[in-house]
Amino acid sequence: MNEQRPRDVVILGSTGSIGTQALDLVRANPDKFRVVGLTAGGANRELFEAQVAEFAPKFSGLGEEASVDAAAQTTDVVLNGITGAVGLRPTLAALEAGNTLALANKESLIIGGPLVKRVVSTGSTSGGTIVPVDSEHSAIAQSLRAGRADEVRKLVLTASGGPFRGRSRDELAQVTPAQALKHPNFAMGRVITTNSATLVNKGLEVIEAHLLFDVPFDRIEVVVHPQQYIHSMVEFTDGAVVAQLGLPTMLVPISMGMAWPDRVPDAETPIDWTKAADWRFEPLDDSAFPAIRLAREAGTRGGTHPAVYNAANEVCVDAFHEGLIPFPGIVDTIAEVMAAHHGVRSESTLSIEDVLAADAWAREAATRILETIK
Ligand SMILES: NC(=O)C1=CN([C@@H]2O[C@H](COP(=O)(O)OP(=O)(O)OC[C@H]3O[C@@H](n4cnc5c(N)ncnc54)[C@H](OP(=O)(O)O)[C@@H]3O)[C@@H](O)[C@H]2O)C=CC1
Ligand SMILES: CC(=O)[C@@H](O)[C@H](O)COP(=O)(O)O
Ligand SMILES: [Mn+2]
Repeated sequence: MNEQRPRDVVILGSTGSIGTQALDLVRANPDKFRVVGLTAGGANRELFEAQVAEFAPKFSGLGEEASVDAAAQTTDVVLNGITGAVGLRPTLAALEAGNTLALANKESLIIGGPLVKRVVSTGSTSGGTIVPVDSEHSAIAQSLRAGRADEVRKLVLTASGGPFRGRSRDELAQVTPAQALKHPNFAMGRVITTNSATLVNKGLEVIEAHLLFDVPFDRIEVVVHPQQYIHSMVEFTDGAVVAQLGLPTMLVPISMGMAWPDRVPDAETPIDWTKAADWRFEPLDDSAFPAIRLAREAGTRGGTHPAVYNAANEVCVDAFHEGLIPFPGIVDTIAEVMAAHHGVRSESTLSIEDVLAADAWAREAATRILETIK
């Protein structure tokens, strides 16, 4: 990191879980970071106005267009902490402007995979670079520093298993939205917390890992590790496994996202190794939680299929919280929408219009299916 001046940071989604934690890190490290842009969705205007008054960014605004404009400013880092598919255009704008993109908004990479990768710098082509903020992918990026790309045998993502770990499919039919929002370790926004409960979040993260690290799907594993002290791991060809560990918080991933390749001293309290602790590992239960298998299918089919998986999920998460469908109805509906999709598959010709059209189609298809199960 340039030690002469703080890094200029644009924060998209500043009022959310990621955004507010990023601002805490800025407050704690004024010598390292300066806020030059803030955007949010408008649901929490009071907080947004207080943030603008406190940080006095050069650029601030509400909504998707303001986020696209903010991301397109030439700056040191754009942190995309928006939730959902609406983060796609800001992600593309940040990379097209040649900015470093600290990416929490996994949905944009997942739904726009080939489009996003087209505007990432390869050294010989221009564009920005992506630094993963999702905790598992930050852990993998950190672990990859231990070896060469051709020495990687597999990536292993850890999963908490969510609040319903160990329940059968029948038992899942009875769970409530309030129970789904009780993540065992992290305080996060409503969508990602629900996705952790269905394991859709882990499904999205398998696709995200494939796109970020160019590792094929059959070499990306998931293991349930309820304590989430191990944030994820890389197995190398000699059998060595390198993992990144820490308390289950986002302070290291967000601070590294903004400071990469540097670390921010004292960003997080380290694990206390003087205290006894048991860390558990379990295999996935695919019959109760089929979301990861479906995501692998969407990712393997490619093209617009990941956008369809994500859009159907976003509609179903809302429907579940409105009390319109039971919990297993979320993933059942995603499966039904995916089965009906015959979209663009060619990665090289995929356009943003294709992705947005598939997203809109999947939202309509999911809504129609939900009408039948109300
Ligand atoms: N929270 C976490 O620990 C983690 C989050 N992530 C990912 O990070 C992203 C954000 O998650 P999280 O912070 O939990 O979500 P939150 O729901 O807490 O926050 C979402 C933010 O996005 C803003 N927003 C919503 N719609 C728009 C829009 N149209 N234009 C601009 N801003 C908008 C919201 O503003 P407002 O509410 O004011 O309208 C809010 O600031 C997600 O993609 C999630 O998967 C990944 C790993 C961990
Ligand atoms: C903190 C973070 O990165 C989240 O994506 C978190 O990992 C959710 O955990 P699970 O999806 O494993 O419950
Ligand atoms: Mn994660």
